[in-house]
Amino acid sequence: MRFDVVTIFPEFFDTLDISLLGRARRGGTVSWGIHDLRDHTHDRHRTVDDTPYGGGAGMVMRPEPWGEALDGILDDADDPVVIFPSPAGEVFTQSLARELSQEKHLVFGCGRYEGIDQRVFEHTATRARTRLVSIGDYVLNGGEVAVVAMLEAIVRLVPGVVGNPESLVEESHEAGLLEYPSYTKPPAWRGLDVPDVLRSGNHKAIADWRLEASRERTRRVRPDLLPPDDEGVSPAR
Ligand SMILES: CN1CCN(Cc2ccc(Cn3ccc4ccc(-c5n[nH]c(N)c5C#N)cc43)cc2)CC1
Repeated sequence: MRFDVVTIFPEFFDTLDISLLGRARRGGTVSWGIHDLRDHTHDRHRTVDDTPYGGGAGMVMRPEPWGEALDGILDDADDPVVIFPSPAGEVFTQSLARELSQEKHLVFGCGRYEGIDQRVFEHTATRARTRLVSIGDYVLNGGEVAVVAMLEAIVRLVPGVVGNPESLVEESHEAGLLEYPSYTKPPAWRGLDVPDVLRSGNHKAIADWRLEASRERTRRVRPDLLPPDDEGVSPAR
């Protein structure tokens, strides 16, 4: 997979080389490019924003630098998906992460200020699959944090990135349930014991316990994830 990021804060992505993403790049599974939007301005002050038509607080990102920046990245040959983080976007989910992890080329456009001129989304959509995506119902100051979060969720699902693919199967949200509680040694710690079943060696009993623990945690913490006909859904206490 290749991904490109357009941002006015390219240094924000210097940490990508740490940990999983860095290993994936060194292993050749993933490559990326970080592009400074200001490199596509042509005035002395490298201006990327201007006042909003119709008035209102704040500034809006100008379309011209975005058009030029994306001209240099979008190549029909690899059929990229362009993702703009936005509070007005579709919610980013594990399912969308899985869908995007199958793509050959992702392009992320990080807005700032009060957002990007609408025509950038409209024009980009004439040349590539384009999606506005939100990582949650709270307000950030720009798209960079959202892109880092999405990249971590997406790239870990790219085949060959995570050493043991088994570890991707029983995860929160992967099977529509929250993950079961995990334990390791010691068997007793500050008066708290590991559930006996997990030390029983009885794989079926362990699997049954884990499924029920996932369902109980989901019923308690995220009943919205359960199908409507799930019996015994108790309201979160
Ligand atoms: C007239 N007013 C009407 C209200 N809007 C609302 C508004 C619009 C942008 C911003 C700041 N910002 C700029 C680019 C950008 C990208 C993503 C996100 C983002 N926030 N939360 C998420 N889950 C995000 C994600 N993913 C925020 C961003 C703040 C507030 C402003 C204009």
